[in-house]
Amino acid sequence: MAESAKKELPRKAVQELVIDGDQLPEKYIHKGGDGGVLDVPLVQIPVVDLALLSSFSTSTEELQKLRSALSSWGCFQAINHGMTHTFLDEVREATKQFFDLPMAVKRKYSREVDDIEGYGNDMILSQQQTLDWTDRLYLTVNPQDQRRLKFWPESPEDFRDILDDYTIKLGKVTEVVLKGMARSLNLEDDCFLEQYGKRSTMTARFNYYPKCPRPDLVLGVKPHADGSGITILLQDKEVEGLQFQKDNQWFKVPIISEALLINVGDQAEIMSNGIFKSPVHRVVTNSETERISLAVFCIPEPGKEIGPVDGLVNESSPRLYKKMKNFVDIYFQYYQQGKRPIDAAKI
Ligand SMILES: O=C(O)CCC(=O)C(=O)O
Ligand SMILES: [Fe+2]
Repeated sequence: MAESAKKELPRKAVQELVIDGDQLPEKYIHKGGDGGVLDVPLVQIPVVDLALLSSFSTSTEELQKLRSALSSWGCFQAINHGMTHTFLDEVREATKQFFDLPMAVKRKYSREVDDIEGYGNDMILSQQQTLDWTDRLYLTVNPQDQRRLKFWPESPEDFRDILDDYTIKLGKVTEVVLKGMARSLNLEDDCFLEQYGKRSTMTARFNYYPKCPRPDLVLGVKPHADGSGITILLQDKEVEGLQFQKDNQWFKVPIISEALLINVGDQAEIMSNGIFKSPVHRVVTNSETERISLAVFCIPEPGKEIGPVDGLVNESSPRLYKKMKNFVDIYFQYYQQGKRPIDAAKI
């Protein structure tokens, strides 16, 4: 098959709509008033010091904070994660420089039909779908032999090295967090890591949200919970946009530029038998300025069974979730039908 035939029918990147000054296309508009509301209360997401979670210097107070954050909000701001502020800025800068490249250059990394990997925007799954106001670059990082380098930008020049370096460091962060999560529940340190398996997946999603003429009608990302075990998000340094839902109300997340925002995904909710919550979140757009973010999804090995850890299931806390395999596949089927994927795992 000719290379061009494999590509999806040409559709403008959101960035192009803005550059060309197009009218806001209908398919981005949320009818029924469920577009973005920018003016929602700010919530102080708990801040957890990762240096105090590592095995040598575990602080009971910090473990308690972690447990409470993950069972109420389902997320926390991680500080002391071992990366300098300068390095995080380099990651942000590489992201920004990629999206600043001419469209023709970015298109070399375009995703193909029915494939999520590469540069592009929402996959069209149904005609009724309302599209997200965002362009993305989606890359598998681990296991290393699954990397598809044809999608990895060669410009900016240091992009690949920075991503490699960043995700090696996030591997360590993941280990500290998963062990801390286990310890905070009085479980064996490795119980979540064992479920992750030796060939766990790490995928990186670089998000670019152009300025939007009608933030009240459009969303950067529709409400969703992540299908990961945990997600590690590097937020834009200056521009807010992320909101979490709690008790049917939306709250905006403040920016702490040196922190990583870590949230529970559906698979950690399942493994913790519902103690940790996989929060519903969304992104609103902004008429004044663009926004970038980088979400890294840390996902248990596909094909390996995950389920509530034995130590959490007993007579007074019955098992709430089934054992599951290949949750990410189920995730997309459910998401496509507008349902919450975690419902597939509920008993
Ligand atoms: O851009 C953000 O702040 C969050 C993005 C997000 O939720 C995702 O990529 O799953
Ligand atoms: Fe998300």
